[in-house]
Amino acid sequence: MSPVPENCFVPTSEIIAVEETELNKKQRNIGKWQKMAKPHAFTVYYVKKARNHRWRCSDVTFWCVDEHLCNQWIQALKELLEMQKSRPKHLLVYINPYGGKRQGKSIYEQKVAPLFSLASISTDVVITEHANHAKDNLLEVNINKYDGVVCVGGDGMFSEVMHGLIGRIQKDSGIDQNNPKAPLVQCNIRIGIIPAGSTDCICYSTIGISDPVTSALHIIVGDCQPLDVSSVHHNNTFLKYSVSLLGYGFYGDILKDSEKKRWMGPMRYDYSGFKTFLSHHYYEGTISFQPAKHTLGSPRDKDSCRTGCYICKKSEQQLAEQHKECGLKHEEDEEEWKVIKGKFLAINAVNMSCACPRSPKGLSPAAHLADGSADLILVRKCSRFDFLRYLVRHTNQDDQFDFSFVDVYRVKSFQFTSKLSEDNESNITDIGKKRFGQFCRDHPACCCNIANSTWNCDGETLDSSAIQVRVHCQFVKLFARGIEENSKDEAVYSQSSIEQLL
Ligand SMILES: CCCCCCCCCCCCC/C=C/[C@@H](O)[C@H](CO)NC(=O)CCCCCCCCCCCCCCC
Ligand SMILES: Nc1ncnc2c1ncn2[C@@H]1O[C@H](COP(=O)(O)OP(=O)(O)OP(=O)(O)O)[C@@H](O)[C@H]1O
Ligand SMILES: [Ca+2]
Repeated sequence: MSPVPENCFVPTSEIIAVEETELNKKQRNIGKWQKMAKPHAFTVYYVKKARNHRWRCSDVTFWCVDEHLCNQWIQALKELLEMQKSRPKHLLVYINPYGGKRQGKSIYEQKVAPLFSLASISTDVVITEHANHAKDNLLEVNINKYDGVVCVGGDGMFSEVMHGLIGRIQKDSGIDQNNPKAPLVQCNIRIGIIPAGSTDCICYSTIGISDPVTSALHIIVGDCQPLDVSSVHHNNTFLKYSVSLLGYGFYGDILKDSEKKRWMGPMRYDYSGFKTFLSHHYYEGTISFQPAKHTLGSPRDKDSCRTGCYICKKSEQQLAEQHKECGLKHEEDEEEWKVIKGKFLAINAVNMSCACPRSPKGLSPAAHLADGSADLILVRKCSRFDFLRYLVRHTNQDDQFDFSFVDVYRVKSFQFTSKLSEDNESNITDIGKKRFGQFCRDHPACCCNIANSTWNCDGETLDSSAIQVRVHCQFVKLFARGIEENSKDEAVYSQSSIEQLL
């Protein structure tokens, strides 16, 4: 029997399974049970909270002499489990065998599948054979027979599954995703993430750790965490959805360089990060945005988004009211736009903190998972040393927004146009530009903007630098509880409390 502290409780919502237990001879011959003629037993498997938001499956076995009483307990506990209606029973699982350190398949088979089977969850598993396999499959599969979709991989794999699901729902509802103002239909099928990628920022930012067993347990207990999603368009063409980072300049350049070095695995980001840091390119452009006036928080708040966050709850109420009023004209279009022109080392728009193992507090520590806004971070041209000071603050407790060259705004939509595209539209000859580009490639130390950067959209590059972005409040749902406040101290479990009742 596993050692458990005295006088503690297990919430039924965190019981994973209850099973009748066959006691072997050795077990029967220990302690007070050796005097019993024929002890009966059952085992309760439950979520045990460890440090740093880590969850583990623990178990405790209860013995008694009375077979009828033992069966009554098993029956009662199973009935309690049956009452947990939000738990998934049948899941569709996509595994990217090439994400991160290429361990997706073994992580799933060794750590996740046994837990799903213990929790009586049945699965259909697809091991992807190429990029977009999961996305294409979701456009045709009968999704109604599943209680959720699980992706085993990184942020790119999550993005694929999310695009498949959102695209499928819009297609079924006859919504044209190319129309930037289309009233998109929310995705209510929950997505679970088993982290097996290189950054795993979505998993880390939604449960507080990148750990496959913890994620599997969040899926099993059937929690639901809504997430904001940004739609990205170029004129009237839909490009992508984003849930974590939309980054131009620094993070776009890192991604573009790192794509050629996929063979390096997760290390490619550190290598390309170092190279990009040294290149120190800045980009000129114009950014216009609509401030998110509806939300209660601000990006400079000291508190971060946690389980049951009241700021996200408030946005949920507002969303419900908007749905009720649907049909009435919204004043969104008439609301003020702020315009900022400048030379930027990085433009980052984040829908969530973007915390990950490299930066445990993330790019915007006070960003909310489901408040209907994104934090727009503008890092203007500054010295290499200052930019390094800014980056280092992502890894410690100091405020990364407390710099004269960094501005942060909470927004509900924004647009960006690079100076190069503006100039192109004003008919500057291409030949002259190419010459300029050549000159600067020959003199990389000058740091000037030889070309456009690329947008990094949740780890994938976008084809266009001019984009229009709109945040959709609580547009997808995850199997997650959010990040729990001080989880270790809150949860205390006991064998003795149940044992005394037996
Ligand atoms: C001195 C150390 C400073 C370290 C600063 C670390 C800040 C890290 C912030 C990470 C933010 C991740 C945002 C998430 C993005 C995901 O949607 C996306 C898909 O998975 N991942 C990436 O694009 C992958 C992005 C990967 C970014 C890696 C950045 C590494 C920077 C290294 C700079 C080195 C400077 C050294 C100078 C001596
Ligand atoms: N079988 C496959 N072969 C090649 N590429 C695949 C396959 N399955 C999925 N992909 C693609 O691989 C890309 C990256 O995968 P994934 O996100 O799992 O790992 P990663 O890039 O290492 O991690 P992260 O996104 O966290 O940085 C995804 O965009 C996905 O479309
Ligand atoms: Ca948000």
